[in-house]
Amino acid sequence: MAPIIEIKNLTKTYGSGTHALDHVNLNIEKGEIIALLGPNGAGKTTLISAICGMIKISSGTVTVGGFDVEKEPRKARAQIGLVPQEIALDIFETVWNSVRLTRGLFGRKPDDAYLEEVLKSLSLWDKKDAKNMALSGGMKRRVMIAKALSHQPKVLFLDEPTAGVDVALRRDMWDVVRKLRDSGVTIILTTHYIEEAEEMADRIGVINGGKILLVENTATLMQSFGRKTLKLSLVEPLAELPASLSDYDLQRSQDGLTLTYTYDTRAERSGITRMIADLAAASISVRDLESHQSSLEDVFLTLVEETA
Ligand SMILES: Nc1ncnc2c1ncn2[C@@H]1O[C@H](COP(=O)(O)OP(=O)(O)OP(=O)(O)O)[C@@H](O)[C@H]1O
Repeated sequence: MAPIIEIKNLTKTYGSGTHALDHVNLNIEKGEIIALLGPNGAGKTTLISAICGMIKISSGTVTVGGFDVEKEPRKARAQIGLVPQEIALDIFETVWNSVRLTRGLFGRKPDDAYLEEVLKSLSLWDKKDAKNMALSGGMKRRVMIAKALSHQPKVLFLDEPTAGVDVALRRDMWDVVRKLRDSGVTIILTTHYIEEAEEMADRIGVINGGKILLVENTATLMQSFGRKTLKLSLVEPLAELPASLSDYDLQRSQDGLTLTYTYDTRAERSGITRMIADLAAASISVRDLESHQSSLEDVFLTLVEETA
């Protein structure tokens, strides 16, 4: 199946001379949740703006649902629902009128049955006659999503969906997003929260300095980087590793006082018990142990530092 969004060699240079996007290539598949992760100023908002046809592209192409965002902007935009970072609602309007009006703005015929379905899926149905101003912050965010879905888009952009939201509400929002994905909507979210990307996304794209540094299946990413290290501080410096320990992934520090053992957290056995027994058998005494789990955060920081 053709990707729902195809981005080829996308470059955006602002009038100020800032290269906000630098030859970005990315395909987004129908029905996935992809998280774009990057530090401030990485280019995430610019990328979303380019896909939504809100800024002029410097070079390259973007298609959404097969429509080129520059050649057929209205058709391309009609495929997209955008939930911006800031809550922007008419506080005197009711929830129901808000979603109906937004649907109308996209030139779609009224379809109350569809809008009812959207409000129900967001647990907003019992609030449909409430004025926006009477809603909690979490509910207001849901109304923003309902509005973005009102014209039946195929793709939903969530720009920092849980910024400044407490942990309980964040989890709530994750459930809502998963439900939407299950209903067939493709979801692209930007986030600063690594945990959010790890928890929610089928794929993670890391962006920095206007470049996509990596796009990887979340599970694969965690697997390839989900390694643990165990640091063993030795009582006596070790001149060299005895042959009896050569089967282990052990690194000796230059001063010979530390051994670092690396193992896969997903393996059935870590091999630690046997390794420690073999150390003892080789008369190597351990003073202290310290373990460290490499996380997506490490991956992210390494990638971002390398390109800084
Ligand atoms: N309208 C603009 N005019 C000039 N430069 C801009 C404009 N918008 C963004 N930039 C610059 O482009 C670069 C990318 O910004 P962008 O807003 O896309 O990053 P971001 O990843 O969304 O950051 P944040 O996480 O802070 O929202 C930054 O250097 C920013 O200063």
